Amino acid sequence: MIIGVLGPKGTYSEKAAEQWIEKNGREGEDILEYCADIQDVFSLLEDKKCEIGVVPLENSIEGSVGITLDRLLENDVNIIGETIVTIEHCLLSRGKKEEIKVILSHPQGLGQCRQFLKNHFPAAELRTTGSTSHAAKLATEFEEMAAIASPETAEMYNLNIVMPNIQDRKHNHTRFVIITRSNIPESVQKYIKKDKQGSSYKTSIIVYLDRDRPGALYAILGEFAKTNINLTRIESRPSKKVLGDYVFYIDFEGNINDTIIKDAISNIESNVGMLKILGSYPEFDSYCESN
Ligand SMILES: O=C(O)C(=O)Cc1ccccc1
Repeated sequence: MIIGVLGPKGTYSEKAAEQWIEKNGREGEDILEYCADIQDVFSLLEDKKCEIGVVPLENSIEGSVGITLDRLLENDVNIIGETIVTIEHCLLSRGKKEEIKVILSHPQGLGQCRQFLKNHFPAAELRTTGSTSHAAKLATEFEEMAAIASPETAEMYNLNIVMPNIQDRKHNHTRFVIITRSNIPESVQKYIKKDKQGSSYKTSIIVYLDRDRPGALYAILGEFAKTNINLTRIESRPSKKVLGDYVFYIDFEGNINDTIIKDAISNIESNVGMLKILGSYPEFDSYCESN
């Protein structure tokens, strides 16, 4: 199976892919296809050049990854899994701390180390890259450059760990989602069917209200409350139509095949402008326990 991840070698997205495949029981040979950025993972999937993509969705320090949310709405994709990766950022360089003038990373990496950067490198130029390992690769070129990336990339790209553990909070976790095309490829089916006796499932949807009116969101949430469906996340994102107009990303416990969930969704659907079901998949915690 071909899996689209952020590249080059050494990204957290690659770690997430390995982690997910390992937990699901490897099915023969998998090939990782390294993409320049998150949009390219979605394009690769759409162009049928991979069967699965692994993209970051949210981080415990920096919050949502906007481009992933946007593409989940606009592309014809299905979420089939999630995995949570522990993030441990280091400052990597060929040079010494005093020499560093430019610091590179994925926007998430820079954001998760914002306070550190302000305290230790107030005059440094900050540059964004498509991924943390892309930053590491670029930092091999000049001693005055440094990258924020994982400790493993230091070894891969022959860089020194100038400062370890530089993120603003000790606990740093990113949730990645495993995506495929809505018309799920044959090779991906076996990963889904094998799931997961005894696992708790989670479902992700996107809702657009169409017109702002009193109690509209309350009515949607009421459908979940009424039948005791537990919401695990709700997030708004601009609809990009006009200022103050939003789409809502909602995650809740349960499987779309359960009657109770089906009924709630159909009640919501009849009261909103648009409802997109992204998919039902085993919740990360529960499938850790059951494996
Ligand atoms: O750039 C990477 O390695 C990614 O996978 C994206 C990312 C960046 C920083 C923290 C978590 C995920």
